[in-house]
Amino acid sequence: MKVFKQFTFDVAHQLPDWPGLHGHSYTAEVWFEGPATDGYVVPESLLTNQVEAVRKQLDHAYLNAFIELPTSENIARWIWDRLRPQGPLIKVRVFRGSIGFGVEYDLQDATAEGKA
Ligand SMILES: Nc1nc2c(c(=O)[nH]1)N=C([C@H](O)[C@H](O)COP(=O)(O)OP(=O)(O)OP(=O)(O)O)CN2
Ligand SMILES: [Zn+2]
Repeated sequence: MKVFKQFTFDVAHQLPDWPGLHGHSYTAEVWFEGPATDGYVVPESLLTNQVEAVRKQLDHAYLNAFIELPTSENIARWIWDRLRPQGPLIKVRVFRGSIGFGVEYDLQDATAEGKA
C-alpha cells in the first residue's frame, strides 16, 4: 500500500536560461510504500514531521544557495536525498505554480543514479 504527503513552498531562484532573480510557488508530493501489516505504511505524524523539516528548508529560500541548478527536476532530487534515508520512499513529485507542469522522480530514477 502507498501513502503520500503533499506540501507547498515558495522560493526564489535563478536559472541559466531565466537568469533574473524570480520566485515560484511549488507543490510537492512524497510517496511511501510498505506492507502496512500493523495498519500503517508510515505513521502520518512521523511523515508530517519529516516532511515539515524538509519544507522549512525550502520555503522562502534562495535555492541556488544549496541546489546547484534549481530546476523542478533537481528540487525533486534534493527532496529525495533528504527523505529516502528516513523511510520507504518511492516517489517525489514537484509541480510548479498552477500551470500543470510537474516532474516525478521515482525508485527507478534513483536506482539508475545509484541513490535507491
Ligand atoms: N523542465 C523544466 N523546465 C523549466 C523549469 C524547470 O524547473 N524544469 N523551470 C523554468 C523556470 O523556473 C522559469 O522561471 C519558468 O518561467 P515561466 O515559464 O516564465 O513561468 P512563470 O515565471 O510564469 O512562473 P510560474 O511558476 O509558472 O507561475 C523554466 N523551464
Ligand atoms: Zn524559475
